[in-house]
Amino acid sequence: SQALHAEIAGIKFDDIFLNASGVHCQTTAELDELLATKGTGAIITKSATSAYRAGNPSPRLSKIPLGSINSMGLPNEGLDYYLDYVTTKQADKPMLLSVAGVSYTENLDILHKVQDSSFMGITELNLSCPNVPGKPQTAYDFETTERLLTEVFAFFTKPLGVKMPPYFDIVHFDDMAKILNKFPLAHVNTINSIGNGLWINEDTDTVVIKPKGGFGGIGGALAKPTALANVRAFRQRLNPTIKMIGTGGVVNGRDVYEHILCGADLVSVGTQLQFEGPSMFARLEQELLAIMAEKGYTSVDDFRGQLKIIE
Ligand SMILES: O=C1NC(=O)NC(C(=O)O)N1
Repeated sequence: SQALHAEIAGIKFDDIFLNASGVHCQTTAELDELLATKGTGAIITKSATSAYRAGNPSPRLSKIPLGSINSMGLPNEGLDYYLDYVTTKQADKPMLLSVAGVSYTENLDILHKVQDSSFMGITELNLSCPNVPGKPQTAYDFETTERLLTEVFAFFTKPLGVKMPPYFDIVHFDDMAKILNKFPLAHVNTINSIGNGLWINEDTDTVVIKPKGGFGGIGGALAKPTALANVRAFRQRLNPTIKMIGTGGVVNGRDVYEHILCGADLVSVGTQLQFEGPSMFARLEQELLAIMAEKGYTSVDDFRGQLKIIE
């Protein structure tokens, strides 16, 4: 709809909603369902590694009060599976291909393959998976992130965005934004789950997921304050040519509205989609449009980034 539109890397989106990578997007059946879902302006694949990965042992995802905890461990069908999908379906709806090498060189290998493929959509480099045992979240290593993006942009000429972990320090916002502003990024997607949280089952005094002794990424309503802060902080610091995908804590239309107030161009939903299913998108759209009507806004352009502070 005209009211809920956006543009990234010259690609026009008729709706601002998409799934958060990892949720409802591991198989072609799941992706096809999202593709057909009213309210999705785009869809994104599960982060692809070069080859198929089984991921961490189950239970590896749990619903918790006000959110979720997961340590999936990048289970996915492998790059070729998703490249085939996005390449064949890219005419139906804007596609985002998420990629996540589990090593520095794997990230480069994957992006060379994407560069040489016939995929013309947006590639999103996931620099923030917290759940591969023994592997740090790349984007918490500022020097490595800058070095990697420098090497990537030496050969990658297609639209590229990055999926970032949450930061919790103003100087980190400043320093990472300075790095990201050096590159012709299509977008920054923030936040990934809040890494390495812990939840305890009160009946059994036991953790609720198996991998890593129960440590996993936190998503859902619990993550909203951190998500909004990261969208706002990067929007304030990044070149306007770098668009924002807001992710984290979206449960209802008001949460979507707040992400847009903080500067989001697109809004992606993970935890709530996981538990409500794709019909959620029509609900979010209806709730957001109702809020906009109440405030006299006819387009997201009327209020994007217009969060007010107390002077
Ligand atoms: O980037 C990721 N974020 C998460 O919260 N979980 C997945 C995963 O573990 O595969 N990856």
